[in-house]
Amino acid sequence: MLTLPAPAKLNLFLHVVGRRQDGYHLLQTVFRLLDFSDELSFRLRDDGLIKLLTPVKGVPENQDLCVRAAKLLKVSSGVKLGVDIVLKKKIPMGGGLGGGSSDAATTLMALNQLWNLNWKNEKLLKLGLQLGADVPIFLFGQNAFAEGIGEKLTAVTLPAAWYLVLVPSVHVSTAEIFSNKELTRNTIPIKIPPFSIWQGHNDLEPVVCGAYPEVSRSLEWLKKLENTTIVTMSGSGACVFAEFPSESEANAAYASIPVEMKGFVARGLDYHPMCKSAK
Ligand SMILES: C[C@@](CO)(OP(=O)(O)O)[C@H](O)COP(=O)(O)OP(=O)(O)OC[C@H]1O[C@@H](n2ccc(N)nc2=O)[C@H](O)[C@@H]1O
Ligand SMILES: Nc1ncnc2c1ncn2[C@@H]1O[C@H](COP(=O)(O)OP(=O)(O)O)[C@@H](O)[C@H]1O
Repeated sequence: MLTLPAPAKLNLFLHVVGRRQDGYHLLQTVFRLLDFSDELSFRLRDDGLIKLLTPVKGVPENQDLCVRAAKLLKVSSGVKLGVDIVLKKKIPMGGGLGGGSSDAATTLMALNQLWNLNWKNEKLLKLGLQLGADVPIFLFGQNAFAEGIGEKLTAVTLPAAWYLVLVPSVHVSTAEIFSNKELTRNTIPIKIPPFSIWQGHNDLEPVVCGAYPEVSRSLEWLKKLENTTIVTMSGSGACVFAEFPSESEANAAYASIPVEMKGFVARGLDYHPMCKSAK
C-alpha cells in the first residue's frame, strides 16, 4: 500500500475580475496550503479495475474525484493496470477547502508513480484542470498566486502563520454562488507579485453570507478576535478563517469558540507535503 496525504487549501483572498465566454469566472487568488489533510492509500491491481474501497457518504463512487482522476489518467495514458483506493476523509466537504480537488491531485501523483507513467508535472497539471479549477494548485505543490480560473500559477512565499478555521454546518454549492445575480465580477485586477495579501477580499463572501446566516455569524465572531492578520471566507465557503502570526494565539482563539461552532487550527505550509522541497 502506498499511503499519501491530500492537504487542504485556503484562499487568502479571492477576487472575481471577469467572466469567460463559457461562463467560468476569471479569478485572482492566493492559495495557501494547510497542514490538515485527507489520507489516501493505493494498492496496484493488475485486472485494470479502479475501486474506491471507502465510498464517501453522499458521493456515488463513479463521481468521487479520486475515482474520476484515476479513470481519466487510465484513459489518457492507455495503461492496462488498475488500483484499489482507500480514502480517509478529514477535510470538510464542500467547505471551500479544496478537499475533493486535493484528493484528485494526490491520486494523479500516486498513480503516475504506481503505474510507472513518468508523466511530467506540466502534463499532469493540464489533465488535472479537466477535473476542477482547484486541482492544479495541488499538483503545483506550493503556495501560489493564481489567475485565469485557477490554472495560471505563480509561486509566492508567505509568512509563517496559523489558521483558526470555522466549519459552519451548511453545504454551499460552488456553481450556485458563481451564478448568483448579486455577485460582483469587476474587481480591478491587481499586478502579479509583489502585492499585499492583507489588502485583498473575497468577492463571493457577501453572496454566501446573504444566503447562509450561519456563515455570516461565524465570520462576525472571528472579526471580534484580537491579533488576527486576515479574517475572511475561503473559496466559495462555507468555511471561514482567521490568520494568526503564532500557534499560541490561534489555539487561544480556538479555545474560546462558542459551543455551537465547530472548527480546527492548522499551520500554513510552504509546500505540498508530497513535494521534494517540503522534506
Ligand atoms: C471557488 C474556488 C476557489 O479556489 O474554490 P472552492 O470554493 O470550490 O474550494 C474554485 O475556483 C472552484 O474550483 P472547483 O471547486 O474545482 O470548481 P469546479 O468544479 O471547476 O467548478 C464548479 C462550478 O463553479 C463555477 N465556476 C468555477 C470556477 C470558476 N473560476 N468559475 C466558475 O464559474 C462553474 O459553474 C463550475 O461548473
Ligand atoms: N473525494 C471527494 N472529497 C470531497 N468531495 C468530493 C469528493 N469527490 C467528489 N466530491 C464532491 O465535490 C464537492 C466539493 O467538494 P470539496 O472539494 O470538498 O469542496 P470545495 O470545492 O468547496 O472546496 C462535494 O460536495 C462532493 O459532492
